[in-house]
Amino acid sequence: MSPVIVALDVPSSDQALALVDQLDPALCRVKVGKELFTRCGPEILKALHGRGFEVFLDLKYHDIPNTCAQAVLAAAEQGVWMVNVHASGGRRMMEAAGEVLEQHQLPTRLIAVTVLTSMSPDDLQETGVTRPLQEQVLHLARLTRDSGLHGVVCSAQEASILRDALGSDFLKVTPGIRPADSEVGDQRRIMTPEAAMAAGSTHLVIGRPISRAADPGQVLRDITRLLPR
Ligand SMILES: O=c1ccn([C@@H]2O[C@H](COP(=O)(O)O)[C@@H](O)[C@H]2O)c(=O)[nH]1
Repeated sequence: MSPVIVALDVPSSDQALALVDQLDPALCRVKVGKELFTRCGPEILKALHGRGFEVFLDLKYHDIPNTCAQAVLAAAEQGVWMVNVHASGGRRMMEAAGEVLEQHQLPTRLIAVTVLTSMSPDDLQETGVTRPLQEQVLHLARLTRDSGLHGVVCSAQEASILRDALGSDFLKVTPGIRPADSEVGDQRRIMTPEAAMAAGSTHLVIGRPISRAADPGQVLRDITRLLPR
């Protein structure tokens, strides 16, 4: 299966479906985030599943353990391939989320966000975290692994450190992917798709470079050609 996950950051079901109808489900999975899910709800998941796409529901839950676990359960019951929480919610929150999936024997992958790829070292310091950014990512990734989750969201710039510390099987889902010459926008820790794979990313989240392209299907095919088979 392709490592590419296309972020469907658009404001309507019609726009999301028009976009995915230009994408080949053999070449990517898709990601539904806060904007699309808040506007369209679970119906969009059904429509994407119906078109043959595996879906990463990127709602980044962060709450008390019971609330977080029940939200993860609700997501998994919709048949999504992957769902996520924030690692900064802590061990008990992550364990509760993992346990509820196990109890219900649901195969959904559960991962945790470490430090958002839009954050620079200065942004992180401003939140009161004084550790260097890469150490904070590694710290939260270890906590995530020790809480029994399948992997993390991190930037590709930390992927090799996490691969060395936690192994290749631990998922490293990396947004902030920017093909050469594409706009950086609000991202701060970026890498090209081919460099990210070489660094140890297991999955590449790519939004605007594909969704805002004149021909999203062609951009996806071009990126795929650069990746190892
Ligand atoms: O640390 C994170 C966590 C999630 N995201 C999400 O990934 C995509 C990236 O989209 P681009 O348009 O390629 O920047 C977007 O949906 C974010 O919500 C992230 O960027 N960083």
